[in-house]
Formats: sequence, structure tokens, C-alpha cells
Amino acid sequence: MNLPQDFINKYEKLLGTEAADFLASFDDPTQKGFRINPLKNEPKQLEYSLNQPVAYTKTGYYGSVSGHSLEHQSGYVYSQDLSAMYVAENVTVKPGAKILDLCAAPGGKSTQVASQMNNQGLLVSNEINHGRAKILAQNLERIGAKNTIVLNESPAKLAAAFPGYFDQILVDAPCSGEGMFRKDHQAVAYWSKDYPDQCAKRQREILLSAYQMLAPGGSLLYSTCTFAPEEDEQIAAWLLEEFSTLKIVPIKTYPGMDHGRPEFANGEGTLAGTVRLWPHHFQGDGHFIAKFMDTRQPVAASEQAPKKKTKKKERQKKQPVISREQLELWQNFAAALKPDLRFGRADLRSYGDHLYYYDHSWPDISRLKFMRPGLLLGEFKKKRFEPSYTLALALRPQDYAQTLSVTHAQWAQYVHGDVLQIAQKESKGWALLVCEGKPFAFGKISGGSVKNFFPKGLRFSD
Ligand SMILES: C[S@@+](CC[C@H](N)C(=O)[O-])C[C@H]1O[C@@H](n2cnc3c(N)ncnc32)[C@H](O)[C@@H]1O
Repeated sequence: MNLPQDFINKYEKLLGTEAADFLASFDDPTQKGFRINPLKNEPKQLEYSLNQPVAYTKTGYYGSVSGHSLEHQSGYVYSQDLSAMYVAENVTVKPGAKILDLCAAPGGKSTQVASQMNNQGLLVSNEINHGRAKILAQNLERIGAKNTIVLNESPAKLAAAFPGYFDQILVDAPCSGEGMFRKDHQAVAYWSKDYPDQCAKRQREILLSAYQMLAPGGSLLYSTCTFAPEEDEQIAAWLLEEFSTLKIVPIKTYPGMDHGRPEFANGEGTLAGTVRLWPHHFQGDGHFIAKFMDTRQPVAASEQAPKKKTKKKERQKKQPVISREQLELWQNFAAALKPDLRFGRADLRSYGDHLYYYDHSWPDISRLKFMRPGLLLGEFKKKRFEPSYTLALALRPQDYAQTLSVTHAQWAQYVHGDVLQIAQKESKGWALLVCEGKPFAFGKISGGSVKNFFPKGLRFSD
């Protein structure tokens, strides 16, 4: 690969005799990886081999998956770079935790965190870029998590809305992307000698906002996919200097992983507790990961300031509640769901004609730009309720009264947008469509055919 001369000079100086191996690694082919999704049942029933587990993640495997496979479409697997999957592995997922992924698109880390949360607590996934936030929402909905909100905000606006709110914050920062050079030749073209410094400036701004949102006693995970010390150890050192309540939490290293290099920053010894995944030592594109713990005393729930009481009318203005008619339409549909999924009025919100599950304990987001204010349950159309694709992906076959098992060939027809012909002439109404045990969409049965409700923008051919 044609690497910029300034890049070569820089790393020859930083790495000495190791530089030749590092620079040569950019010509190596990338090895692929994927994760399975523990939120889905029977993850072992897959077309992909699970014979080669990755030692440093609970759900990672070597191998490649197709974006057009049943497993991928129905959220059982997620394709991810082998070094990227070690980042979210270091987010501590405690039951009921409030977690923020601040720079989340396209969603590799968010889907990993969401799949570990077992639908407990809240994951706020944020992405500043609108187009990328849309992709983030699509990737998260395949995973089938019910406890995720997708926002499209700047870090500063979020910091004003959520002071001291999150127990865990992940900042997978926009960076100079040197780890992407092998995959993305544009990243090489975009690189310049000054680019790491420009990125570091933006990273500091993002982290200032992140710190404001960190609850006392919480933890902050910072990562990049670049090797530039300005964006890695030097940012970690800056965080320690800027915020005296933060301490480094040493990250466990596995074979092939390296410790961070204190000498790349101010020599502060604890920086060795950060991790570098170099492409000449480790399979994958390469990452830097640093974990920080906040040493302020956590505020016990009993000592937290009581929430300001708002009058019912004021609450209704802020949180879009649903009408009596909408509630009835939802209840008619929800009667076919398992009782714990028949969400009541306090946990429902409607935006326009769309109905969402939004747990009443979650914070008010009505003044923020959102892509997915909770789990999209469906849409009100005239005097009907139409269940969403997103809801189907959040269900197990046993969660809905009427399921229809289809063949792999019928699955391919349905995701292509075709109407299915079936033998069960007597069945009718909404059915959860299941292929090889995996729910993948809702369909409406009538007179021996299944009307297609697969989202138009997501249709594909095998
Ligand atoms: C490295 S990518 C995140 C990858 C993601 N965490 C994943 O695992 O799929 C960084 C993201 O930060 C976003 N970003 C760019 N500028 C930003 C800013 N000023 N504040 C917050 N996020 C920003 C980019 O749009 C990009 O999606």
C-alpha cells in the first residue's frame, strides 16, 4: 500500500526497529469476525460455524457473515472487526445500568452492549450525523433490544440534558482512522501530518461533554481506531489532568494485545493500563482502548434529589401520551402477546401515528432530536394498528399467539417484498413469521396468502 511519507517517517521515529513490521502489516489481508446475539434464543442454531471462538470476547467468532443471510437479517449475528469487538467487551454491564454510547454509528459497539444488557436498564445510543444515525437505528432494531433509545444530537446538547446521569459512557471517538487504511483507501488520502492534532481537539471537546454526563462513581471508556499518540495516550493523559476524579482502570490484555505506551504521552505510569491493538501483533484493524473510573462517591438512590413534581397537564405536554382510541387499538393487538409485553399506557408514547414502548422511568427526551424514541411497536392506520418489523425482531416465537413457519425459500421471497402463498387456507390475521426458529417480520394472512409488510427500504434479494 502507498502510505503517506509523513506517516512512514512518524512511525519509524516512534517505533524504531518495530516500524518495518508495523508498516508492512498494511499489506496483509484482514481477517474477519462476527458476534452472536445472546438476546436471541437458541443462538447455536446457525448456518455459521461457531468452532472458532475469539478468546477475548464472550460472543465473538472468527469468520465472515453475509449481510443478506437469514441470521444477519433476523439479528442473530453481527459482522464486526476482530479488534473492534474488544472495545465494548470492556463496558461493565450491571443490571439496571444507564449506559450512553455517545458516538455510536453504525452501531458495532452499541449492538454489543445492548445484547449484553438482557433488556435491563437503558442504553442511549447517540450519533451526531443524521444519515449515520438512521443506519444506527436500523442495526439496533435487528438486535431486538427493548431498552434502547437512538438520539441524533451533539455531545454538548446531550450534556445539557443529562448532567451526571449515566453510569457508563462509551466514547468511540471520531479519529484519524489509521486503523482503517487497509479497508478504506479514502482514509489514507484524507490523512495529513496535522490531522491527528485536529482530531485530538475534537476528541477533547467530546470528552468534556461526556464527563459532564458521568454519574459520580461511573466509568468512561474511550477508544479510537488510530495509532496516533496525540489521539490515544495523550488524550488519556489529558483526561487524567483535566479531571482529577478520574483514574485509569487497567484493561486485561490477551495474547497479541499490547499495553499503552506512557512514553508516547507524559510518561505517567498508569497509562500502561490502556490497551493497544497493533495490526502487526493482533488480527483486526487496530484499536486503542482506555478505561477510567470516577472516584467520586456514588449517590445512593435514597439520597438523590427528588424529581420535581410536574402537573399532569405539563407532563402530558412534554411526553406525548396516547389517546383512548389508540390505546384500545393497541390493546386489541397486544392481547395476542405474552402478558409482560402488553405494555400499559404509562409505558406507551405516540409520535404522529407511530407507537413506541417507552418505559415510564426513562428520562424526558422530548426536547432532543431522536431517531427512535424507544421500541417502535407499530403504526396506527385509520382504524387499525399495524405491528412493526422492529417489534417482530424483538420477539421470540413463543411471545405471539399466531406464528407462521416458512421455508428458507419463502423467507427469501418475503425479504424481497413478495406475497407468500401458503397451504393454511383457514388462518387469518397478523402472524409472526418465523424461519428456522427465527422470527424475522410480521405478515398478514388472508385467504391462503401472506401480504408483505417487510419495510420497503430494507428489501433485498439473496
Ligand atoms: C469511530 S465512529 C463510531 C463507530 C461506532 N462506535 C461503532 O462501533 O460502530 C465515530 C462516530 O463519531 C461521529 N462524530 C463525528 N464528529 C462528531 C462530534 N463532533 N461529536 C460526536 N460524534 C461525532 C461520526 O459521525 C462517527 O459516526
